[in-house]
Amino acid sequence: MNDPRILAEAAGLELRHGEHQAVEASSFTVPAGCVVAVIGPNGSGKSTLLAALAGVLEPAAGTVHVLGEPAAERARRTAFVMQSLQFPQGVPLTVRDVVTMGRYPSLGWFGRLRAADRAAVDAAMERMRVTDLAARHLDQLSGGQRQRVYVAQGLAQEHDVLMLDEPVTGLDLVSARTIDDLIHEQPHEGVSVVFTTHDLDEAAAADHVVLMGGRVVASGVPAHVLTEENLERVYGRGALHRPVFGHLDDPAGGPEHR
Ligand SMILES: Nc1ncnc2c1ncn2[C@@H]1O[C@H](COP(=O)(O)OP(=O)(O)OP(=O)(O)O)[C@@H](O)[C@H]1O
Repeated sequence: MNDPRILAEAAGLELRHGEHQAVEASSFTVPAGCVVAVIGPNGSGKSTLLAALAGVLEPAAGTVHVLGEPAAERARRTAFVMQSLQFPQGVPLTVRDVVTMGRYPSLGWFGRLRAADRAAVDAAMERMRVTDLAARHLDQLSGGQRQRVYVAQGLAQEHDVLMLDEPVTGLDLVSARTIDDLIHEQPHEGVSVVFTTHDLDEAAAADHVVLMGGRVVASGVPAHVLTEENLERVYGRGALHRPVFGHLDDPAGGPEHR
């Protein structure tokens, strides 16, 4: 099961939070080396699925492999950027402290930062445009700035997979653009990207889409997944003003495919 073209492969995957079944038995594959969007209504299991792919939530049943290994066993090389709301507020950490935490999984003996670690932290802060904020405390930042810091933390980690949970939700144009550019640049640097979103256009611009509705309802290229029929199945009839792709053979009218 080690096909370099496959990023993730799940078989009969079931996910629970305690007694609550969040994702029913799902089997799917997603390709490596590209951008994968996970979309679906509130509570449809997007964050739960991402946590399983990132190796931080054990399957209740079935299996999930990432780049040929059980997801949990290769979590050290998967950068996972959670929703900012899930981070504790009021912790007296600077921006640099938070981004530096991204290096912790790869620190050597005694956990001392080496020049390469500092360089990775500097590069990640620069790329997410938070260098000017390095000495600020986390709770002195706007929501968009904080989100860029969390993404920088993921970026600082040695990684070949980047997973982001709703990375651009609620952000202004500049912050959203910075993160969106990163998402689409990472595959050119050998990094596979998986992110969750509520935005149909964002999903349509990905290379592969996983549609959630309490389980994986569809998985494939955007034109095959974001159809009126599929979207009605998970969002309900008439809930959306328009499908992104009208018919399988007629993707015209959707946004440009990158
Ligand atoms: N820690 C938890 N304990 C119990 N149930 C949970 C927990 N986290 C999520 N759930 C439940 O699991 C289901 C899937 O939640 P999940 O957060 O994965 O959905 P989502 O699609 O990411 O939603 P949203 O778009 O609102 O972020 C929901 O029914 C939710 O209530």
